[in-house]
Amino acid sequence: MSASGAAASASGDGTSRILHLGLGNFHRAHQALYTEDAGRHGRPWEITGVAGSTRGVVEALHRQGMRYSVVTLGPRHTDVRQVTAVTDAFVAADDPRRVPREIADPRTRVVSLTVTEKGYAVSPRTGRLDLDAPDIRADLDGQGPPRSTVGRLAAGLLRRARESGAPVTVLSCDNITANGTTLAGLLRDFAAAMPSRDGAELAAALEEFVTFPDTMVDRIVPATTDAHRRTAAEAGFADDVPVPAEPFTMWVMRDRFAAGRPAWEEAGAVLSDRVHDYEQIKVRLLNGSHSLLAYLGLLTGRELIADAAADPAIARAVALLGDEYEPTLTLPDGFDVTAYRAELGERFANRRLGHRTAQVGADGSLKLAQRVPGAALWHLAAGRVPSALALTVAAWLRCTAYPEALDAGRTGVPPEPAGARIRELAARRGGTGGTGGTGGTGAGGRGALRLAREVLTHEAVLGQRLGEQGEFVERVAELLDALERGGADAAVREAYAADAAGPRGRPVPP
Ligand SMILES: NC(=O)c1ccc[n+]([C@@H]2O[C@H](COP(=O)([O-])OP(=O)(O)OC[C@H]3O[C@@H](n4cnc5c(N)ncnc54)[C@H](O)[C@@H]3O)[C@@H](O)[C@H]2O)c1
Ligand SMILES: O=P(O)(O)OC[C@@H](O)[C@@H](O)[C@H](O)[C@H](O)CO
Repeated sequence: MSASGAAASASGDGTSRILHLGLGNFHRAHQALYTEDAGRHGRPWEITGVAGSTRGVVEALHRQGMRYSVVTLGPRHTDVRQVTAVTDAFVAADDPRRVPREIADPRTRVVSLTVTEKGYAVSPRTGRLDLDAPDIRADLDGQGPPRSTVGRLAAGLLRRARESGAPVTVLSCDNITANGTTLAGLLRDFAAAMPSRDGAELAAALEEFVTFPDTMVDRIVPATTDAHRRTAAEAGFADDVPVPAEPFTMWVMRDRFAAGRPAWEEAGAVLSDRVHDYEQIKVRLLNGSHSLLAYLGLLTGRELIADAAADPAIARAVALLGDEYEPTLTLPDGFDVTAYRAELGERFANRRLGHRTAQVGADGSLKLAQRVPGAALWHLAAGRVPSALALTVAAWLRCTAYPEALDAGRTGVPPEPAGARIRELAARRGGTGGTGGTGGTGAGGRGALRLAREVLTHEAVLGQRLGEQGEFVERVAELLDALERGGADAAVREAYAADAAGPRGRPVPP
């Protein structure tokens, strides 16, 4: 496999193209900028961006001559940059056969993705492709053009195998553990479930000409508001779709590109075989803490992550969570985790970013499945029940089971795919959205334990292995009860007390 900043032209008009699935905010403030900057050092690459079904960004980009702004919001300074890295864009739902066609086009050398955790259709119970997900079932049945991400990739790669067999890289840039390896596995699951000879042909194609490098992506990129549009306009460009972002940016990837790549390292990206270590540091310390900030923030009426981070009790909970994550990590040589955690504190505190707790808290079951079980199982195997990880789950469960506990008018209620089922279980078991101070509880400790067991053990919403850990489920239930009776402060106190009562010291790796 070759990795070349100035990929030689293997075909057609010599264009080197990235097809990017998931033209949301993150891609436009991250990979697009690295690609634009890399173009100054080698041959420029084009990006065709694909939005799933919403037209806003695509229509605005075409209206604006494929130009948009990135509004970088530091704690004190703002910078506005205009970007033209995305040279074409379309909406997959409007032209459903175009995605497989573009994947098959040999000018497409990299197919990258930021389609959110939902876009991967992973079964929470097994961690494999969810063959019962309606879009996956429909794609396997071959009912019309493919509509799931995995189905679109499968159709495009199969077509490519038949038309040219030209090598291509599929580059996941989502916050998913071992994202490239995971996506390759999902495609293999899809191939194995395909009827007829197509499955065997796809499986062979995956082995022969497709690579799936793992990546770690990092930049906090909130949703766009009118304030960002005003800032872009003040900088001289009336942009309907500017992207806000923090100053920090980082990208680490494995250098396994089948058909070349932009000279991303010239733009600051790190090529490393230790991606998994970087990715665990980031997905745990940053994203895991983000989830805890989001749910405790929502439960205390905080609209913004920065306001949650400023709450002393929540900050203590985040510190305990960091202490639990840290020993589970393998640090690359020279990586200063203390400095990294200190910097994270500053990033979370950046109020000018306006990152909303409801945005970070969205789709919690899918995100926590990436952020909690690995580290929790590590501690449990070492004979210790990690209280802050349990608190993260308890706070999510509280927000999901009892949304009436939230100040919805102020914070919003994060969407949750498992929400309806969890609320049904909660209603059956009793319990209310009130806290000790404001409404009491009907569920009590036993009700909390029943709910935690239903959700984590029977439904295995965070995976079967974690659900089988009785002590962890009980700790989640205790903290859920504490949240219900006394609110976030009481639950954080309880997490610390349980931590102090457990086996102390740095746990021995299992
Ligand atoms: N925003 C960040 O700070 C950030 C940082 C690092 C990584 N990421 C990764 O990028 C992802 C997207 O973040 P964003 O800020 O661009 O979000 P966004 O809401 O702006 O965009 C989401 C994109 O995903 C697509 N999508 C959503 N659900 C889908 C589904 N079920 N199938 C296929 N496509 C789907 C949408 O069409 C849209 O293009 C995150 O979920 C995360 O994995 C984001
Ligand atoms: O992007 P998500 O939805 O996976 O998670 C929400 C945030 O934790 C995340 O977007 C962070 O801001 C980002 O991962 C920072 O690099």
